[in-house]
Amino acid sequence: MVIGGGSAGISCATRASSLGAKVCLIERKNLGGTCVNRGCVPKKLMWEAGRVWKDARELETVGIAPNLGPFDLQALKTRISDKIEAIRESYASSLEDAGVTVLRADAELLDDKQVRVKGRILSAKNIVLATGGSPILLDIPGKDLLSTSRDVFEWTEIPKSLLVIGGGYIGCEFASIFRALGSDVCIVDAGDRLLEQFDEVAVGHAQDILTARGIKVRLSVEPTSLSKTAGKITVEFDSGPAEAVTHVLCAVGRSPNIDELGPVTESMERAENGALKVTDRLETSASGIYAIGDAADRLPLTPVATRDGEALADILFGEGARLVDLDLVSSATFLYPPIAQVGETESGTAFDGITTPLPSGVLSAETIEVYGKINSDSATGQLKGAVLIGHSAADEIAWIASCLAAGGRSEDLTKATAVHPTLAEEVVGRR
Ligand SMILES: Cc1cc2nc3c(=O)[nH]c(=O)nc-3n(C[C@H](O)[C@H](O)[C@H](O)COP(=O)(O)OP(=O)(O)OC[C@H]3O[C@@H](n4cnc5c(N)ncnc54)[C@H](O)[C@@H]3O)c2cc1C
Repeated sequence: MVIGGGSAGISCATRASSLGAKVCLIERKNLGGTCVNRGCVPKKLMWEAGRVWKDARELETVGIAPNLGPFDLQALKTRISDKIEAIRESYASSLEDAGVTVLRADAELLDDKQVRVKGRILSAKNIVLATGGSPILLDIPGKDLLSTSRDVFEWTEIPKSLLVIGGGYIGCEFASIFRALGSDVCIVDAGDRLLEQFDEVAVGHAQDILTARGIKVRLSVEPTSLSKTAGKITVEFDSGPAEAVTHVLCAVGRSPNIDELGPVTESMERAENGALKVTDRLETSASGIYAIGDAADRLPLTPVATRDGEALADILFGEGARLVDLDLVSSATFLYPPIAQVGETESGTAFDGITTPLPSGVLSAETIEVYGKINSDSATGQLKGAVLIGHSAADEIAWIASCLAAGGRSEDLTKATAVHPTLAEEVVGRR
C-alpha cells in the first residue's frame, strides 16, 4: 500500500506491480504530486518562458528589433496546464497498465498494517509513506499576505514588485523568473549567503549575476511583520528599511507531510527537518512501514524520489537494490544562467570568464557568464566534485557526475576533447 502518488509513490507502485506484487496507491489530490503539478515541471516551463522573454528583449544587441507586445501570462498558464494534464494522464494510464489499484482519497495510517481510507480500513503487508512535503509559512503578524510556491502558479498577473523571503533554490529561481518577466525583485535571507547547498565561491558569482540583472539582495535580515495599505504589502524587518511590494513569496523551506497521517507517526524517528529516518532498506523506525521521497530523510529532489521508489520495490519484491549514492546526485538552480553542482567542491581548480564565444554570451552584456570549479584529490587526482555556472550547466553536470561515479581522475578529463565552442570545453580537454 503506497500513500502518495507523486514521483516516489508512482515509481514504487509501478515497479512493485511489475515484480508481481498486489499494489494499491492512495492519492488525495493529483497524480504526479509536487514535481508535476506545482514544482519542477511548471517551474521549468516558466523558467523557459522567462529565458525566451529576456532574450527577446536583448535581441536588439544582435541587430533584431522585435515588436513585442505585453507578456501574456494567461497564454503561458494555459500551455503549462495542458502539459501538466498530459503528464497526469500518462501516469494514470501507466499505473492502470501496470495493474495498480488507485484510490483518490486521504489516507490515515492506523498501524504498521492498516490504513483508513474514506471510512474503510484497508490492510497490507507493507506500507510505503510517499507523502511528500509542503512549503513552510513564516509565523509572523500579517502572514496571510504571504504567498508560497503553490500560489505562484495561480497568480493572474506578473507582480509589479516581488519580495522573495528565503534565498534557497526555490526562492532564487522564482526571483530570476519574475525579474525576467519584468517584476522589480528583492530577495531577503536570514543567513549571510544565498543558496546554502551550493559552493560558496560559485554562489558569490551567481549573486553577482542576480544583482547585474537588477535583483536586489539583502542578507542577514529577518521579516518581522506584513501589513497591507493602498494595494501594497509592507514588510518590516528586524534591521534596515521596510519593503513595499505588490507580492511576497515565502520560500523559507519545506516540511514533510507526516503529522497529518495520524498519531501513529508520533513515535516514529524523525530528522531535524521532520523527515522520517530510514535504514538502507528505506524502512522507518516502525518495522513494515517504509518512507521514500521528500517524506524520508534523504535528499528532497525528484530523481532521488524516483530512484528510491524503484529501489524500495526491488528491495521488497525483487532481488534487492543499493540506494543511489547521495554524493552523486546532481543538483541545479535555474538562474539565467543556471548553477549546477555535484559532489564536494570546497577546494579545486576554478575557471571563470568567457574564454570562448559561447552562445549565451552573444546576447548578454554581463561579463561573468561562465564559472566553474573541478575538485579532485591532490595526491591521487580522483575527481571529488564540480560546480558550473553557464547556460548548459544543468545538463553538463550530469556527465561529470558519471565520471565521479566511474572513479574518474582529473587527468581523464584532459584525454578527450569537447566540441568548440561550448561550455563543455571549459572542463574537457583543458590542461
Ligand atoms: C517550486 C518547486 C520546484 C522544484 N524544483 C525541482 C527541480 O527542479 N528538480 C528537482 O529534482 N526537484 C525539484 N523540486 C522538489 C521535488 O518536487 C520533490 O523532491 C518531489 O516532488 C518529491 O516527490 P515525492 O513523491 O516525495 O512527493 P510529492 O511529489 O509531494 O507527492 C506526495 C503526494 O502525496 C499526497 N499525499 C500526502 N499526504 C497524503 C495522504 N495522507 N493521503 C493521500 N495522499 C497524500 C500528496 O497529495 C502528493 O501528491 C521542486 C519543488 C518545488 C516546490
